[in-house]
Amino acid sequence: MRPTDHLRTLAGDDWIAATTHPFCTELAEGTLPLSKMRWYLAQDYQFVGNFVRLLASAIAHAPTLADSVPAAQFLALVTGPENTYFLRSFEALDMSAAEQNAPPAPPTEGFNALMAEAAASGRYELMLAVLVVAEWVYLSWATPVNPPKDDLPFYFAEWITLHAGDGFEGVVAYLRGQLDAVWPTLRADAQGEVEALFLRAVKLERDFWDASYADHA
Ligand SMILES: Cc1ncc(CN)c(N)n1
Repeated sequence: MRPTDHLRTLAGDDWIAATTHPFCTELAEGTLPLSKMRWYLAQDYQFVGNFVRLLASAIAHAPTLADSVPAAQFLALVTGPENTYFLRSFEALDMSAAEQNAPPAPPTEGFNALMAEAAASGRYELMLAVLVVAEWVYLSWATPVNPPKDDLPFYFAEWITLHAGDGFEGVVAYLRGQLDAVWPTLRADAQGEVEALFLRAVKLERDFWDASYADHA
């Protein structure tokens, strides 16, 4: 079994909950209440800020230039089209500065701490553990609802298209390939640390959807 399949299997119910959440189903149907979407976007923009730092750290720790190029290209996507998606959505959803800059909720803080810890570890495999979860979970929920329904507003439709399709599948294949390749070189205790970070990240993805789906009216 591929090491990343082993890790996903370990995550069990948390993986299933994080990839089949009603938040995502309603987003794809266009029935998600806008109060929930506004709350999610404000929290997720904070997540993305720290994600960029983690991805940049992984680029800095990739073993070769060839190993780093797909991550560097993905970084340009996150800081380009994904960043402007957030800014356009804030505007289209009439979000005030206070709404956009809401204090971080517990899962956002949990993710920020986890990403900072992985980046500060200086260990490529720990950075990859968190990156693989973040992108593979999103590919998994977005793929079954891609292409988006015709009548969806862009702040729903583009959140799907940013996380599905050939290009994004390539990002996840690359990240998984990097983690699969480094895994057999690790001692058992280091593999255990990767497992622990992977499981923490999947639980946080689940908690992030749960917190976003709670009532924010
Ligand atoms: C919490 C979270 N996890 C993952 C992603 C996908 N980049 C995201 N935007 N937000």
